[in-house]
Amino acid sequence: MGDSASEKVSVGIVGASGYGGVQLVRLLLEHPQAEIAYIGGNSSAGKRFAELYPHVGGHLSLTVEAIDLDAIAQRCQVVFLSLPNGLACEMAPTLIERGCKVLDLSADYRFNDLGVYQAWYRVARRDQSLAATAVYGLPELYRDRIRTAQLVGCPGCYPTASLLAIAPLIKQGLAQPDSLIIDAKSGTSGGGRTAKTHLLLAEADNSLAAYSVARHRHTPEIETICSDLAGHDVLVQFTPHLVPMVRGILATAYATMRDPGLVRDDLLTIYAAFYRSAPWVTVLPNGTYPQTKWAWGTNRCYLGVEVDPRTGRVIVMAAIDNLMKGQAAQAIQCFNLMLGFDESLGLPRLSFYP
Ligand SMILES: NC(=O)C1=CN([C@@H]2O[C@H](COP(=O)(O)OP(=O)(O)OC[C@H]3O[C@@H](n4cnc5c(N)ncnc54)[C@H](OP(=O)(O)O)[C@@H]3O)[C@@H](O)[C@H]2O)C=CC1
Ligand SMILES: CC(=O)N[C@@H](CCC(=O)OP(=O)(O)O)C(=O)O
Repeated sequence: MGDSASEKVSVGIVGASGYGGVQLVRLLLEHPQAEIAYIGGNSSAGKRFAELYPHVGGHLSLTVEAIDLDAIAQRCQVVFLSLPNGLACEMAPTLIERGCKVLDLSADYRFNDLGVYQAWYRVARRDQSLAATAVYGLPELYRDRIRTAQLVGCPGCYPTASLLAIAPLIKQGLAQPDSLIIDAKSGTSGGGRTAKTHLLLAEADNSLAAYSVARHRHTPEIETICSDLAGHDVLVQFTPHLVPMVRGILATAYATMRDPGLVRDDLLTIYAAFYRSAPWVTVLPNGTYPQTKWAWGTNRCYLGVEVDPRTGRVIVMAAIDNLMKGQAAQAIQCFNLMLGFDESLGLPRLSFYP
């Protein structure tokens, strides 16, 4: 599937009316090898997509349909599930059984061990054996496994930025165990399109605050992947903040180095080598630190690396667009790998800065 340039891959998007869904629509309409065959939802079912998003009118003539897994499986080779947590696990087993490839943008398939998922998400599940087969959709760390996966659990937005910032440190044992602190900031679109009081302009604008301190559900996701990379259990201190902007995440990670003799140039060499085959990660040169605006509308992650010789700490900053590398565009990157396409096919390269 996907090797022939003549036949496009038929794709479905469940949750097309949400922020992740509309990004998927935008990206898949521009993708040379994909054809949107189905869009599904709940409260938006029965509405033409152009009614929901007039700016897309003229590009997609489909109507949002109520969920019918048989119909989806008949019409789609690949299905993107962009739904609140706890719904994909009700749909993916049937879709997989019917032969579809599935990319889930929620947290349902990010954990192979459902014990961890259930402790943090409180969703009763019956699909442990399927969850155990899911591949974590961070191509920079699991590219080869994604290529052969039938089910991909796409990462959360904060874990994407955080893991790209710290993976070289963890994988190579450069940080002292459990010295990792991640301070992250997100724009409000990270909370989705469904109305929530704290995301109102009057609440979020001109204000800055941390939330879910010491209990955000992305903590176990970051720790699980770090533990896999390190080969032993890793704990991280993760604190998210809501900032008055629409898109973007900036994650700043701090760790005490095992070898206090390492300087910034050493770290930059290590980071450049780690990401040398990663087309969507840019390690910035000496003394350049990333801005979220550079990543807007793209699948790119910008990394800035610094060392403080007084404290012996390494400080790494990662900037992404939460709706793109943090969600929909990264799912397309995984789709490309699963279908045997170039990893970057159909993905916009430059931001619409400023
Ligand atoms: N926003 C972000 O930056 C990121 C989000 N994610 C994750 O991606 C997923 C989607 O997020 P996002 O796009 O922001 O969410 P939104 O709230 O914007 O959209 C949610 C979508 O789910 C649909 N939906 C809700 N309930 C049902 C149901 N019972 N049956 C069918 N469809 C349903 C809605 O359809 P309708 O309108 O028809 O009711 C809507 O299309 C979530 O799991 C989120 O945690 C992951 C990374 C980043
Ligand atoms: C700003 C904001 O509210 N962000 C969301 C993260 C969105 C996300 O990636 O959540 P999932 O892991 O459920 O997919 C939050 O902190 O809950």
